[in-house]
Amino acid sequence: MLKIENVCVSYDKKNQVLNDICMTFDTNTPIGIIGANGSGKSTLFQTIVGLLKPTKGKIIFNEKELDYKKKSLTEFRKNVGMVFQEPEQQMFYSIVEDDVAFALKNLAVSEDEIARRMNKAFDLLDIQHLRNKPIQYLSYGQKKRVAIASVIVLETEWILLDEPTAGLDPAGRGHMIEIIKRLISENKKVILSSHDMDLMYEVCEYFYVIKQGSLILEGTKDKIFLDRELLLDAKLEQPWLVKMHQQLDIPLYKDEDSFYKNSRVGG
Ligand SMILES: Nc1ncnc2c1ncn2[C@@H]1O[C@H](COP(=O)(O)OP(=O)(O)OP(=O)(O)O)[C@@H](O)[C@H]1O
Repeated sequence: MLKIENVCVSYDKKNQVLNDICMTFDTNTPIGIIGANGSGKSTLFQTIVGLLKPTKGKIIFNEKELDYKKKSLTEFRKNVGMVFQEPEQQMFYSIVEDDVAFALKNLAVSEDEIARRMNKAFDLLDIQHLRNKPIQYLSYGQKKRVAIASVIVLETEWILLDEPTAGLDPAGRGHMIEIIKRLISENKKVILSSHDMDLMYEVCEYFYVIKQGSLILEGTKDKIFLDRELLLDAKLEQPWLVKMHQQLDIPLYKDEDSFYKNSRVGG
């Protein structure tokens, strides 16, 4: 179980960016963290993985409070991995393969095991052809996939993805959704943050809504997305499937595929 208890975070003494946040993640249900620009999502993710230390409150993993010692952080990060919003924030080497293997080498994982995990991740992300390429020549979408590969190879129980579809074209976005669904189907515990409400609606089942650093509501997909006023107050939009349901009185479909299969629009 991963738990955040009364967490407050500040980057300086004047402004508190996260205010008394409590969250408990204890199932395989994909979790969504939603909030407007600057509401604190990335700060929250960096706090959850121990990159930022809360000014108050604690992170608890499997009943144990994170103590921020190097050894505990190394152990913790074998269980909880994060993909940053900007892929370059987590790239250290110039060649794709070296970068993806970097953390595993630090953890003294055997060469055979590194090869096995990299192959699996490169297949999943469809980037086998990029493995010997210099990172600086990759497109933004390709860098995003490499960044995900470098977390997948850690085989953590939890994966946090900060804005996974930001900056991707429609094909890249579609592929990213497939990747996330595949991770979920492989029983990874996934926590996503995004402004892409259609993506969040399609992929996540339980949500936390953050407004100006405070948690204003948590609940199931229906509870959150049917509440138009709440979303407007948090400066967010309803997913298009929910808008269609509420404004045109069509059934509430859980994703685009079921909409096209079942509605008359699809024939
Ligand atoms: N390194 C930093 N130093 C000082 N302030 C920061 C730093 N990083 C973020 N902030 C501030 O903290 C607040 C929350 O930012 P954060 O990036 O966590 O929000 P976000 O919800 O992820 O935003 P976005 O959706 O735009 O990515 C913002 O006011 C931001 O300016």
